[in-house]
Amino acid sequence: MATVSLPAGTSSLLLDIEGTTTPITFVKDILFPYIREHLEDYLSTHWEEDECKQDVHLLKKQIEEDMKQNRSCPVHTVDQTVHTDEEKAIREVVENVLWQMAADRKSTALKQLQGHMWRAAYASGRIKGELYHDVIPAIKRWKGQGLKVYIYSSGSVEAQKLLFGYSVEGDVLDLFDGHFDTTIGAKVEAKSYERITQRIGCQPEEITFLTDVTREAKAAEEAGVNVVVVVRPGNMELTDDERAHYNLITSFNQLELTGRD
Ligand SMILES: CSCCC(=O)C(=O)COP(=O)(O)O
Ligand SMILES: [Mg+2]
Repeated sequence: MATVSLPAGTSSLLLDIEGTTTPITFVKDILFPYIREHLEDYLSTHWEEDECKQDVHLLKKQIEEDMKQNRSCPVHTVDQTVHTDEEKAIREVVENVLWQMAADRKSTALKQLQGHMWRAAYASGRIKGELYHDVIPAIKRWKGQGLKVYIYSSGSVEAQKLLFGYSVEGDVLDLFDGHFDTTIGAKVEAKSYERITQRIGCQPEEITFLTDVTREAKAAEEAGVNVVVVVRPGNMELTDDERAHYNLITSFNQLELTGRD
């Protein structure tokens, strides 16, 4: 694949994580199974703590919203091994979280709980954030050229900071100028990119967004943000039209900033 030039006035790069900086397999085969394996224990252990109560509260609000939209989680008959109200409430949360994960939902409620659960796994060294080899050298180069680098992922800001703070290349958090998650809006909505532009404090055309998902690319384009689609092993196949429409890269090394050393 050929090099792709960033527009002359580029001041910021906005990076997606899953499928862009990080293999999809890390999320699907390591991060998500960890949640499925530890969910019930985690909720039982932390149920009375404020942070967990807030996570459960947000999940319940999401369930209400889903019910209004007729997107509710299928209700199963209560398991006979469940005795107390607390056990029953935990089972309901577990069922809802597993259902959301099976559908790869990107709700803020789900992502917030996941971020809190991964904390222990990263801190103990059980999980390290995977990064493609080209990612950190390229970010260092861009920073040296005076660009700002931000993250925008459906994973919560806390989950993002864990991934980069405990990465296979060590703590690389200081390379980033800021983090955005779905609390600013969904990644498939143009409004979210307008809000990010305001928060960064520049014009949309000064930002280039790197993502693997064309629905996200389309939303960013609608907001006037420049877009590059990242093609990594295991990412969703692009249609011929998408291949023709978007600038594509398979490695961050293909991005060129003309007019700066
Ligand atoms: C930040 S790590 C968790 C990844 C995650 O939960 C996710 O949904 C990734 O979505 P992305 O927007 O980075 O493709
Ligand atoms: Mg992605």
